[in-house]
Amino acid sequence: MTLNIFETADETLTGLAEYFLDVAQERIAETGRFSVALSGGSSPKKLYEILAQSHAGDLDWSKVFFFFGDERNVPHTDKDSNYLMAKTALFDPLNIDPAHVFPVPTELGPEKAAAAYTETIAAFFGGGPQVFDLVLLGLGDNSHTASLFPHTTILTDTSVGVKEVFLPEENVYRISLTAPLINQALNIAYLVYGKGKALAVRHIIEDEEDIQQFPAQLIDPTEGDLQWFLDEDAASELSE
Ligand SMILES: O=C1O[C@H](COP(=O)(O)O)[C@@H](O)[C@H](O)[C@H]1O
Repeated sequence: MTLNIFETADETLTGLAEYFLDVAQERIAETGRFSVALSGGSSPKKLYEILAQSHAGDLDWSKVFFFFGDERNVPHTDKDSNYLMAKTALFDPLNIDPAHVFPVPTELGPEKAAAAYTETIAAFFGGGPQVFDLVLLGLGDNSHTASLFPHTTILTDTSVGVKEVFLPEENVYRISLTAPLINQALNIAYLVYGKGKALAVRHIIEDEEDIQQFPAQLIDPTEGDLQWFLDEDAASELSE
């Protein structure tokens, strides 16, 4: 695990954008394509805008394939849709071929959407090991990542795939990659900034294991590389 700590949120975002482009270039050079599972929520929007605006230059975006680490159970036109956010900030400005974007089919309802997305991912990897080149993750102040929320059934799910998750407090479903699927990735990168996330960062990186309370502790790549991109505020509860 590598901690990349930057003074400001803007520097953190730029650092992760550079890392994203480096990994993408490398994988395209090695395999001819780059597969990435995007994070949702509010933090990555600026990252996608940076990628779309200033750093897009040298990358052959026609070789990039986009998936989603998690999705809210809403239509793709809903303001809470992770797909809509990425479409607006990244896909549309870069004119990404829609055939290279794999949204979670939320129109099917949570259970069927999860099953269909499991199949979509398996088909993309041709029935072989499902190893994303990069999985981007965020961290909620309640220590969730993707839609691995505290005290939910997905936390003990050992399948390599996608599952629906019910969040009783909000009375909504989400759809998420399971931890075993995320952990197969070649590279995993967290983007976390702001003081509000500092305790959660400490829980995941330094505190004793308690998966039910701190689900992001499940993220532990089997063979891949794990990078944290943090600003000083988010890192402020770490001991060193
Ligand atoms: O709900 C979500 O939360 C986390 C963190 O989001 P943020 O809004 O606090 O940045 C995110 O990683 C996840 O993809 C998203 O669906």
